[in-house]
Amino acid sequence: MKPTALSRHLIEAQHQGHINADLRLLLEVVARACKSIATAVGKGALGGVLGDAGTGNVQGEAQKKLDVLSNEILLEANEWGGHLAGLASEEMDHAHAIPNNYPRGNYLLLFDPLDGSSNIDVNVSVGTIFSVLRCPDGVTEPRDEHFLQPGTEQVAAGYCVYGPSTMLVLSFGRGTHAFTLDREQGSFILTRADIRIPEETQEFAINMSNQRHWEAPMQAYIDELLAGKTGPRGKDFNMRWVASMVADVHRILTRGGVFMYPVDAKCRDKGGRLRLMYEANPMAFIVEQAGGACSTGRGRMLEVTPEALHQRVPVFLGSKNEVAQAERHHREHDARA
Ligand SMILES: O=P(O)(O)OC[C@H]1O[C@](O)(COP(=O)(O)O)[C@@H](O)[C@@H]1O
Repeated sequence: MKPTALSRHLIEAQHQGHINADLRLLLEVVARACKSIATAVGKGALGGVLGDAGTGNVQGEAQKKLDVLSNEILLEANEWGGHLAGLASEEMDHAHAIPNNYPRGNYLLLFDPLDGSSNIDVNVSVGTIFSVLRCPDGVTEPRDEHFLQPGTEQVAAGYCVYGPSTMLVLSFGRGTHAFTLDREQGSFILTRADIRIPEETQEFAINMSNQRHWEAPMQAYIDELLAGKTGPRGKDFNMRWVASMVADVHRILTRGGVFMYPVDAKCRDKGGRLRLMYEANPMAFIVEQAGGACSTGRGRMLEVTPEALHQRVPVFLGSKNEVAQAERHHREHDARA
């Protein structure tokens, strides 16, 4: 059978009434931008794109040259795409309304142009994460507050992982599907339809160097996992940590697991490490559509009411039953307190 290209997959989805033409074309524009980023990432040192840009973003983080370049690629492609009212990025202080004299549409796009960018210089997988919302009715110049919609309002979300192969993982609310970039043909080909995350797992992902900074329920939960076969869980757990959320989530979509970035003493005043609007929410959408779960530890991620564009949250995502175990520890701790 002829392989299914992303374009055909989206056209079929439109014919089945799952997406409209505008959303289809918007997703095509995002996918095209991801292909350009993949080319830039793939050139590495030969493209002169490694290293620091010498600038900082709104979060006070040093920007890599590829952070800046990826942001420019996504911005330029989507500003002229004709399907957006506005966009927002990890690398930009505030939301950007599409100028009146440009072709415009009714969607809002949020993205982390290059997640895990500390991995670029060591040639480890990085990725782009994106989320699509509807622009509220009557809003012609969307500002930050118009993007502050709970994750349940997302109409599509996805990520592109730039690894040994480039893969686009996408959901518009009808399952989660993965497409691999055929570098010779220049098109994304459907390679995993309707991904399902196993409900049980024996693998967790966390930055263990933060252990001493975690709050009590987190300490108790990880102690349980580390106790292995002779502990309360009665099984051994393996650990993996790429320190690139896209790569860690991609592994979980491939073979299950639980990914965690809890609040710790270092990020407590900020509310967590990862960003709600363009990291946690799109990943939560993708993971839920694949039968997994995503939580703050104290509630469903997609139901968090956003308060700021660059808001941070604690994140627990992956195999359903393991996310439930993490939530149980928080619940029991809070009840005792
Ligand atoms: O270095 P740490 O604390 O392990 O953090 C790694 C986490 O930071 C992130 O890189 C996000 O940060 P950036 O968006 O600044 O790249 C995640 O991809 C990853 O899970």
